Amino acid sequence: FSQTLLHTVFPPELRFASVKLLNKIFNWFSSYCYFDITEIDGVNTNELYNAVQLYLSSSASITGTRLSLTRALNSTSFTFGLSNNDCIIDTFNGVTAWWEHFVTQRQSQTFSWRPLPDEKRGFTLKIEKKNKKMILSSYLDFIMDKANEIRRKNQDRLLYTNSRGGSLDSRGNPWESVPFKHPSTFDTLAMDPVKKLELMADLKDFADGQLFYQKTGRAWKRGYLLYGPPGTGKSSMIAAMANYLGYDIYDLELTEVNTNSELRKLLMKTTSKSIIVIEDIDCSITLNNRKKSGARSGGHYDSSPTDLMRIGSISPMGEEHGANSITLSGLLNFTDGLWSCCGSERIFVFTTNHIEKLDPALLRCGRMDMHIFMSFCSYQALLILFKNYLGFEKHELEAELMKEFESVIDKAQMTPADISEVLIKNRRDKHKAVLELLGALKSRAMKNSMIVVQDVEEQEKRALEMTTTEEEEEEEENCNDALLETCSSKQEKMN
Ligand SMILES: Nc1ncnc2c1ncn2[C@@H]1O[C@H](COP(=O)(O)OP(=O)(O)OP(=O)(O)O)[C@@H](O)[C@H]1O
Repeated sequence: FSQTLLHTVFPPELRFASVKLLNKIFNWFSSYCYFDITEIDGVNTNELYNAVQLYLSSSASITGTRLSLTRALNSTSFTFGLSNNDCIIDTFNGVTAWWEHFVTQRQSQTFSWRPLPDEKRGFTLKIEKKNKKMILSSYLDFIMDKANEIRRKNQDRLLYTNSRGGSLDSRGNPWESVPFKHPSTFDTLAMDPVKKLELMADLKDFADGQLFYQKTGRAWKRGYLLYGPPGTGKSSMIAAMANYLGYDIYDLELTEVNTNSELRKLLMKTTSKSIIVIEDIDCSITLNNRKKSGARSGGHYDSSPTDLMRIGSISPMGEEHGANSITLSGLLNFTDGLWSCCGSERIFVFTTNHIEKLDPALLRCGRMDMHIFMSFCSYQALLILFKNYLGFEKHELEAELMKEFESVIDKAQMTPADISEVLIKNRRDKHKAVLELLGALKSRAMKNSMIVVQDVEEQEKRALEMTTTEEEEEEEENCNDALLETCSSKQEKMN
């Protein structure tokens, strides 16, 4: 009844003005001030909201009445947060902060370039007015640092992939993620130990190199090109890199990206401390339509405008249209241009089985800082595989046997993946595993040497054929010359 009466007596404008006035009076006399931290700030995700959520969900000093528990799909840890409109009290340097989590239904979809979530979520921070300066200057920074630390330490690292057809999720993110759980490390990676140490030192220098990159005026990023036959451990190496540095991985599926601007948007949505991977780069984009200028200088190619032609379709006006109009220059800008510097501490990794098929512009100095050849299994790599799969150290194996392995391994040209298969299959009987592997290596080495002999024979045959044809041609020419000479001498006599 009172509500109906209130509605009739007070028009909405008057009600609104009275509430505003009351609020002002309340704020004037209140010793508290309030800050709203919403999940979405305009159209962008508010990083502070995520940081507060993470901080509050892991702070041991916090006592709450009701908390919501969540466990992400495939995740190993629980996270808890505040339920709707619930409060939590935190203390920082002796100052009390009250946090309230609010969730409201969004009234109407205001026009924006991407749909906003149906729920509007946020935190309200209540503090005493006298502590306002201190809270704003140190507490929020403290929360941001703490959240980053927690994220790196506790949270599972994530493996992202770009959504199909460049679609965005309800939060406007073009990347989908799952917890990253690949067990590969540099200890388990079978490769030349010297090369491995070199790479590990390079990665460490990069991760600790903020000051260096600042001082030298370079963007804090690094590129690695991993190349070699299939099954030599390129993907395993990427996982080992991520596990070593504690970085997330963004696995970019180039075939799902339609335009250069989409590529840029994807890049903008990656976070720092991440590895951006394009696997099998030679298969990801078609270079057929490219016109090569062939500008090769001193062993390097330069990417001239003609050299960087559109890979997909192009209109006469140079506009991008239709699917897959991504260009090589777009890709190079992605890794190397101004856009590559939005964010920092990022590693780009390209992998390929056919380095010879790659555009020289991609291989040029400065584009990919390190080219790492993942070779067939070497003797040193074999020892690591023995240790991983059979638990054998070098000295535990018979010296004679090891000599045989050493003499045959390079000729066999078997990949670590092939060797792993033999070892896994026989891992219950280690002795059998070693002998079977030796047998496989020997037969592969013999097959390879037969192929080499066949190749040599074929080459010799071809060379022989060529010389015979040349000799025949020469003979024919000589005959013709002789005939001509006889003819001309007869002609002279007749004359
Ligand atoms: N260098 C290596 N050290 C340890 N394990 C390896 C190595 N190379 C390959 N393997 C094993 O072989 C499997 C396949 O390797 P991986 O996928 O890393 O090879 P790749 O070079 O990326 O192959 P592709 O080019 O086909 O993608 C892995 O699961 C791993 O167990």
